[in-house]
Amino acid sequence: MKDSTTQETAAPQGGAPRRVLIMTAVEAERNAVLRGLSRGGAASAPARDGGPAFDVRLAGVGSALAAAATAAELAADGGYELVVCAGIGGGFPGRAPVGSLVVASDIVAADLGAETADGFAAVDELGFGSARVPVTEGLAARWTAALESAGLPVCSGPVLTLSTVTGTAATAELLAARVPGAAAEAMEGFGVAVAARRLGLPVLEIRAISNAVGPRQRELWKIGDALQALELACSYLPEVLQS
Ligand SMILES: O=C(O)c1cccc(C(=O)CC[C@H]2O[C@@H](n3cnc4c(=O)[nH]cnc43)[C@H](O)[C@@H]2O)c1
Repeated sequence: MKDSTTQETAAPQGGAPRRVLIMTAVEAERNAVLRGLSRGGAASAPARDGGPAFDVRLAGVGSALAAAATAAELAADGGYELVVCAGIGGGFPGRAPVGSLVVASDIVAADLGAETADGFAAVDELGFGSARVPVTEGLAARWTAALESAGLPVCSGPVLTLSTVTGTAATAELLAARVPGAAAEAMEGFGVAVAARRLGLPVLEIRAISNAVGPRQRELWKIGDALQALELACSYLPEVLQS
């Protein structure tokens, strides 16, 4: 699947982004991100000491709300140079255990397409655009490396955006086969990414894993642990974006 959205515009002179918009689905995630950025010495606008300034805004749950909210934020303030989708998510068994982190290598709308007699056909195959948005590889690699160096459990791989939280082992297997290397699933990344790319802005997604993708066991979701992991991951972002 090839990305068919607008060509990415790098930060000025290819340098560090000076203004960063971070979108989360819910307030608890927003608070975790804010705590992390504060631990990492980040500033909210205006930027200090040449480091980036961050705004953390609510997207709501789901891709449509996330796209609308991100587009509205970007329309209200033309100064952003990087957009990040951050939150908790489900981890694919064997790829991302509960409590670990996934930095997206690609953001994939995994249910955007058609069911056919031969199986699922993505919009790419149908000729209606793309269900995949690539992230800014260099930044994603730097964030992953910083988290690895800090001894945090982290992997890089496709993060799937879905409208329905997976609730069976059969669906988990189907999705893992549909998107090779799938590491995590959540509900907002593609919406945030499409809004950002429409304006030529680079995009990243990070998910802290609260639950396994598979049979629904909501009582086992480790949301507190995932929010702590998200906070820690975001504490490295100011440094990563300056390096
Ligand atoms: O109840 C809470 O305290 C609480 C705190 C933070 C977040 C939540 C959510 O339920 C957020 C929903 C959000 O989580 C993502 N998510 C998490 N696991 C999965 C999954 O297995 N499949 C899809 N999405 C998942 C998703 O992005 C939702 O927006 C509750």
